[in-house]
This record gives sequence, structure tokens and C-alpha cells, in this order.
Amino acid sequence: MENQEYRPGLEGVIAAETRISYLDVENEEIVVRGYNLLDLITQKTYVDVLGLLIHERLPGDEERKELERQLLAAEVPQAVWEILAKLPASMHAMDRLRTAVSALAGFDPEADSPDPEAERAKGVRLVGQVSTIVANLTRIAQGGEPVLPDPQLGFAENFVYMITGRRPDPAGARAFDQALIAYSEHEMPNSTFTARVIASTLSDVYGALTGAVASLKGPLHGGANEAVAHMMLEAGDVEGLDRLIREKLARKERIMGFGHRVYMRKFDPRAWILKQTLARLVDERGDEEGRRWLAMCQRGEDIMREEKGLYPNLDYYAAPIYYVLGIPIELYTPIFFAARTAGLVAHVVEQHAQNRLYRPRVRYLGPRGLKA
Ligand SMILES: CC(=O)SCCNC(=O)CCNC(=O)[C@H](O)C(C)(C)COP(=O)(O)OP(=O)(O)OC[C@H]1O[C@@H](n2cnc3c(N)ncnc32)[C@H](O)[C@@H]1OP(=O)(O)O
Ligand SMILES: O=C([O-])CC(=O)C(=O)O
Repeated sequence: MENQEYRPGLEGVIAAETRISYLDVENEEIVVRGYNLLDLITQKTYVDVLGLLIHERLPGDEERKELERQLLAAEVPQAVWEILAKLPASMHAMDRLRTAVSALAGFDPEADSPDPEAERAKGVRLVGQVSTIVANLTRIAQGGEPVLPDPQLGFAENFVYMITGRRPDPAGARAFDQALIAYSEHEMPNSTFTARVIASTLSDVYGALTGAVASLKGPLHGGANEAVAHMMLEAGDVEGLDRLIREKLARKERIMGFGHRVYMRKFDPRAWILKQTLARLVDERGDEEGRRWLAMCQRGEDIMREEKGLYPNLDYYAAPIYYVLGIPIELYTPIFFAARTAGLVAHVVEQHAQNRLYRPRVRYLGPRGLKA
């Protein structure tokens, strides 16, 4: 054991064999079940990608309609709304979401079924339920009644409708859909690793996902998208952001939305594509506030490249899209989780199908031989 190499943060360590996704950094490709994620973002819908992740192939037209029907029909039990309504409004939105995901298990008679088909069905249902819960988190905390999906609308359109109470324009719905796809799956981030570690004890999908919510809340992971929005609001304009970032760097603080364990000194391809989505959205809408945010993002990007050699990650360009769509900032990270639910379920199913318990070892640095 003593001679084995220890890699802090398990950097570069291969922790699983998978057929779900792979970051091919050299060729700037995010492979998802054989497809390039960027092609899926530009050419497919989130519902297609959900089918690809959970059922392992892109759905045909009828299959896509059926999947969308299942998503919109996935009801959130009344008791879960009541639990959410009783939680303190001061509780972080991701903590409220974590409680709701955990509670959902109690209303699923098949929660513990290890059958892969039952797990896939649970997965689709969970994406529908989690989206409806996420969209209503702020409303419920403010004492309101949930807005439920409208069967006349598509999945992404519905998600924005449930959040804002208004049907989005086609450009807004498409931008939101693209961000959902961008967030849907990303190989072995901390949250996916967490879910697989939990699943490897043959624990259930709800438990694995509850752990993943907790992981994703952290500002070094999913929590960065809301931190980006707060930084932009604090800065106010391009000059303000310039000052703020330079001050933060002088204090050796991290700038949220930059850097990545795997891409580190390269542009996250998803950020690059969402930057274009944002620019198109702002142009199509003639949105002046959006244009100001885009200009701030560009200045931040330039400073970070010049001063630190660091590039934006997905969270940096998802945040301004959500802001332009009028989404409350506390929902940015929960939306990340809703989108990632599809990828997480795929990983839990795969882990259960080829399971070996995760149980690594340590390099012990403490004392020995003390007398009790
Ligand atoms: C969708 C996602 O979840 S993507 C990740 C979202 N998270 C963020 O945006 C948070 C900000 N980014 C970070 O904190 C980091 O880049 C992480 C956590 C994502 C990756 O970190 P690690 O792989 O552990 O890299 P590590 O923390 O060792 O950083 C390497 C160097 O880059 C610097 N660095 C990395 N990211 C940043 C940043 N955002 N701002 C300033 N400096 C940074 C570190 O200070 C360190 O510098 P040093 O070598 O001079 O000490
Ligand atoms: O891959 C990571 O470490 C984090 C990330 O970008 C994601 O989960 O989308």
C-alpha cells in the first residue's frame, strides 16, 4: 500500500468504465453515447438527449412524443409539496430540493427495485418531477401554489412557463432547451461520482440522487452559476466588473465560472456554444440589459485569459441566459440538477449493471501506538 501513488482530488484517476460519456479534451469533443454533445445542443432537444441517456439511443418522432408525454404526466405527490411548504424559506434552494428528492422515494412503490427497466422508468419520471419541483421552489417558499405543466407546451417551454408563469417566446424556449442539453451529462464530475459511490452499495436511485444534489450545491461545482450572476449584479457594468475581478484576483480569490479540473487551461466547449446562444438570444430580442451582460461577460473573459490563462466553464455563460429569461437566481443551480438528472440516472443504472463496491484506501499520516 505504502508505495501506491496518492492523487489529491483523484485528479486524472480512472474511476469507472462507462459507455455513457467521455471528455476528449485533445480533440475538443464531449462524447455522449457516441455523439458530440455540441451537435446534440445545436440539432436536438433535451427530450431527445434524455432518451439517448436513459434508453441508450436517440428516440424517433413517436418515441419522443411518448417521452415528452411521460415527463409532463409525472406528478409530484401532494405530500412533497406540503413538505416543501413547511421548510424555512431561508433554507438554500438546493437544500430544499435535496429534501424533496429524498421525500419522493417514499411515494414510489418501486423505489428499491433494482430492475433496469424499472430504474429507467423511474429515471424519466424523476426528470419530470424534479423539473416541476425546481420550477416551483421559489414560488412555494413564498407561500404560493405550484404551477403545473401545461400539456399543450413542450418540455423546455413548460419549464420556463412554470418558473415565470409566462409562456416564453420561441427564442427563449430554444435557448433554455440548449442550456438543459449542455448540462445533461458530463462524464465523472463530483456529483456523478457521488451518485455512483452511493449506488455501488446497491442503494437506490433516490439516495444516489439525493447525494448528488448535495454535491452539486457547492460553489466549486454547480453553485458557480448563481455566483456568476451575483458577481455581475454587484459589478453593474463593464468597468465595474473590470475593477471587481482585478480586486478579487489581488486578494487571491477565485472568480466563479472560470477554470475546470479537466479543461483547466482551455475553453469549456459548452461555454463556447452557450456564448453564441446568448448572443443570438439578445440580438433576436433586442434586449439591452442582455447586451450589457454579454459585454460584461466578454470583459471578464478577456481579463481572466490575460491575467490567469483561465477560460470560462459552462456556468459562466448559462448564468446570463437564465438572467435574460427572467429566472430567479436561486433556481440556477437547481435547474442544473434537473437537467443532470438524466445523466445521473444513466450512471446509476450502469453502476448497478456492472457493480463493484467503491472502497478505496488511505495513506495514514496520524500517530500510532498511543496507549488507551
Ligand atoms: C459546470 C461546473 O461545475 S464547472 C466548475 C464550476 N466551478 C467554478 O467555476 C468555480 C471556480 N473554479 C475553480 O474553483 C476551479 O477552477 C475548479 C474547482 C473548477 C477546478 O479546480 P482544480 O482542478 O482543483 O484546480 P486548482 O484549484 O488546483 O487550481 C489550479 C490553479 O488555478 C487557479 N484557479 C483555478 N480556478 C480559478 C478561478 N476560478 N479563479 C482564480 N484562480 C483559479 C488556482 O488558484 C490555482 O492556482 P495556483 O496553482 O497558482 O495555486
Ligand atoms: O465535469 C466537472 O467536473 C464539472 C462540470 O463541468 C459538470 O458537471 O458539468
